[in-house]
Amino acid sequence: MIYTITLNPSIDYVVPVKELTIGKLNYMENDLKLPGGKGINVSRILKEINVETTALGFIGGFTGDFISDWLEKDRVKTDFIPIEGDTRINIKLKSDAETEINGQGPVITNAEAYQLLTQMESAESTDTFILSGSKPPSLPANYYSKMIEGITGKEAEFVIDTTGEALKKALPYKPLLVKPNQHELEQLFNVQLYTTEDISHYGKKLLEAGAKHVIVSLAGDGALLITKDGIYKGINPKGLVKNSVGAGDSMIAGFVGDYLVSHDPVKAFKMGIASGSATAFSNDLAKKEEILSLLPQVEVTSI
Ligand SMILES: Nc1ncnc2c1ncn2[C@@H]1O[C@H](COP(=O)(O)OP(=O)(O)O)[C@@H](O)[C@H]1O
Ligand SMILES: O=P(O)(O)OC[C@H]1O[C@](O)(COP(=O)(O)O)[C@@H](O)[C@@H]1O
Repeated sequence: MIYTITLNPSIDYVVPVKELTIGKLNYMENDLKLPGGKGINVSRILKEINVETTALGFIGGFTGDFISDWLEKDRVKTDFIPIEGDTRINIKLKSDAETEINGQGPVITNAEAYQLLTQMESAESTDTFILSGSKPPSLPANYYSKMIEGITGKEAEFVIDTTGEALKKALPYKPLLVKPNQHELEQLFNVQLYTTEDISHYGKKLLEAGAKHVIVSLAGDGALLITKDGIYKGINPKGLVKNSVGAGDSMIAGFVGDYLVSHDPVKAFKMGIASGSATAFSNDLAKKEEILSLLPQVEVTSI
């Protein structure tokens, strides 16, 4: 079974404003409320491409009910830990540029935190866990490490999509995939990266530190895949960008969904790019038809 874990789910409140004027009254053209949080997005895309998952994580309040109801309607399996606090609402402001205002997330009590950790005890060696997104500040700094110890202790695979120390500490446990974007890679090594060579140099460090596959996603500029066998540059298909929120999560879903069947990282990378771009070209996350129609346009070359 594939499990996604979202420690900090969100409602993504997508707000298009034609000409935004700070300090004045602005009107929305329309609005869109979507279930969000990185692991939840991964589960939604995997369901779309016919891969079953169970979404785990913390969920609470009326905002949490919105997410649970949506996932139930889409027949995405969930086994969330109910919490006392309200799941956050993240604002995605679409004007000339895309501006994101993400919440910190609710307080998670010690008892709630413990319950999620105990779920890892039933992990099996055939399972894959996809750990995605930020951690609400009330969880201890080593919370991701504790989960990873639980998962790898049962010899299950894991993917991790988070930032900073939590990502660094996960690498020796040999994640199947890590997928920083360029900004996250720069933050991780405290550097500025300008060229493909620079990016692949630092991407390779993640492989050397233990990751089995590294994708560095470059938004409109495609992505790099770094494996023990080589480095590959992926070029996006062409299309009109509507809402790139969730593009990174879609890329992870596309890669993992394909890789777990094909064991071919280059083929899986193409599926990752098609899924990421299909989401960028959609208002909500991508639909299967859009992903499959973009797939033949994805170009990958060994560099
Ligand atoms: N503007 C875009 N046009 C085409 N594809 C895109 C665009 N933005 C994202 N994608 C696709 O989705 C992938 C992940 O997007 P990216 O923005 O890099 O991740 P994240 O959301 O994690 O920051 C990219 O590598 C690319 O393949
Ligand atoms: O957990 P974080 O890092 O705060 O990010 C949460 C946000 O990321 C998203 O999962 C989108 O992520 P990506 O655009 O990186 O795929 C949103 O749904 C959510 O609002």
